[in-house]
Amino acid sequence: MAQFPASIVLAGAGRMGGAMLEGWLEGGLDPATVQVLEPHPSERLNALAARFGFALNPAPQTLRPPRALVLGVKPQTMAQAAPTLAPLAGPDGFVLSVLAGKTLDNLAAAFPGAGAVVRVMPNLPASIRRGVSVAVADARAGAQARAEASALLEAVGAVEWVDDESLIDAVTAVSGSGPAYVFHLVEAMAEAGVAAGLPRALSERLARQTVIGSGDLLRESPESAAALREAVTSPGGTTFAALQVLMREKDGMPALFAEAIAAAARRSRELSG
Ligand SMILES: NC(=O)c1ccc[n+]([C@@H]2O[C@H](COP(=O)([O-])OP(=O)(O)OC[C@H]3O[C@@H](n4cnc5c(N)ncnc54)[C@H](O)[C@@H]3O)[C@@H](O)[C@H]2O)c1
Ligand code: PRO
Repeated sequence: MAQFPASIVLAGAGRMGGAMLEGWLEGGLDPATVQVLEPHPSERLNALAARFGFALNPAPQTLRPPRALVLGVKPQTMAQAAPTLAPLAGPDGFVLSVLAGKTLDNLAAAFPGAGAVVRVMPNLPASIRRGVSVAVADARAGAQARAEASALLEAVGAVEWVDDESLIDAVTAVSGSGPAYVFHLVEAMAEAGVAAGLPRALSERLARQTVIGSGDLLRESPESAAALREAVTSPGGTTFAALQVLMREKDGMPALFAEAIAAAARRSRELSG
């Protein structure tokens, strides 16, 4: 059984915070150990609260510093939210943040009472417990805090720890934002199929199912992505013709991705402070 923190306050249960909460509860977290602060609860969050019976927006006077204060607000909201939340960060607990761009130093300054700080970049497949999270902790985080943070993250997918915090901007650009690139690929393929003469509904189904099937194949096959690509590509065939465009040095996918990922990493750095 996962070694969840003994008590949790989740501040911000929107798309990501809500996904994580759902994963914890599905993964066996005792609902009595979690309190959720969310000024605009979604229908899904209300339904989850009704199903599991955790405290949603309890009276402020009932709140005590928990073992884990999990931050799921937007980076742009942190300055406004932190003064209210800071008293909940006590010396016996740790703050776990999923906020893009907010550094360990930013978090330690905003939550000066915290015993330790863990910065995480998860991704949206966490909502079906197939996410991937990358975590970095400050020097004060001991083995117990790291194990408890791992349990919270493993409940929603795979977990990687890094020691070098500067990697998190690139992590954010690759895996944090990455699902959006894949969804955009589906949109672009469907649109191109329509331009090539397919009825829109059929083109959308084909693009979507192609990404789903290819993702499943990636999961189940021991082959690398490059080997799987080669398996689709007959010499001088149709895929080869398409890849000659997509792999063009100047304006193909590698060049576009390099530019897009650099832009996302730059934005992550800008969000610090
Ligand atoms: N969505 C993603 O794919 C993704 C991936 C990785 C990291 N993140 C990070 O997760 C965080 C949340 O993103 P999201 O997409 O879930 O946004 P979201 O808008 O769905 O969720 C943020 C929630 O915070 C709530 N909130 C605002 N002020 C609050 C306060 N003072 N106290 C408590 N809750 C408050 C809002 O009502 C909202 O429900 C961001 O910092 C983002 O960088 C998101
Ligand atoms: N969503 C957040 C953003 O776009 C962080 C990664 C995914 O800023």
